Amino acid sequence: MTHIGDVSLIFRQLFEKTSSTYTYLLADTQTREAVLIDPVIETVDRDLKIIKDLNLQLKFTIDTHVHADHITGSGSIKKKVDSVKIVLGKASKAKADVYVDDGDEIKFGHKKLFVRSTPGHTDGCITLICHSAKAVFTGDALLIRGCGRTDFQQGNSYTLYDSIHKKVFTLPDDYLIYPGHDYTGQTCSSVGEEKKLNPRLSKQREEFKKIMDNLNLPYPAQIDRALPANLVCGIQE
Ligand SMILES: N[C@@H](CCC(=O)N[C@@H](CSS)C(=O)NCC(=O)O)C(=O)O
Repeated sequence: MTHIGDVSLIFRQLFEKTSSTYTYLLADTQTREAVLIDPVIETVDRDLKIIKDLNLQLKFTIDTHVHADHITGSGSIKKKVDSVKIVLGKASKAKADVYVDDGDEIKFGHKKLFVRSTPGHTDGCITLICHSAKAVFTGDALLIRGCGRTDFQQGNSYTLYDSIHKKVFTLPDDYLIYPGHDYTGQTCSSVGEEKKLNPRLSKQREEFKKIMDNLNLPYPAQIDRALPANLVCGIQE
């Protein structure tokens, strides 16, 4: 898909298969300025090639949070493209060039991403909204028919429930949800669909907490190397 609801926005949903991570490339067709949401270190060269092929200038990489399951590509990209600024949620308490908080805007060309703070999976999780495309990039806070786990980092099920209900489910039903991961081959959902069909977040708050307390998920395979690396943009000198 090259556009989503906004013909002057270039859009690519890219996949990294080891961690089942989605990276999103967004760019303004006129000015060619671009942002990359949640790049992964293993796929940096692929992403930079697409950016070059499409004649884009990468302005920002944006990490939706400090990832526990893969190493971010942000630091590696900055090493290769010096002008790039790394963006992270202010509450993340990790290295970045630009810290954003609830209500901030990230501008690239004539396009804007609106930042909403959506803690609960981690303290620093942010959700990015592109109103012109009716698209929402939820990172790990909201997944398709799921949500981010709350059993490590600063995870808190009540906080996550409130974040999603107040900051995402209040958006129009036809806004598209683009998550940070999918483990089942799904690519996209919508606010209306998740409000109705998400088996965790469609429940009441206490039931949600019980579900999250009983997920019993194994720790991510790369957690021991990913967490320390991601505190310094994925680059450990
Ligand atoms: N098996 C994967 C890790 C899967 C996992 O724990 N995913 C996280 C997001 S990355 S920290 C999550 O929140 N999952 C929620 C769920 O319901 O699956 C690996 O080893 O990397």
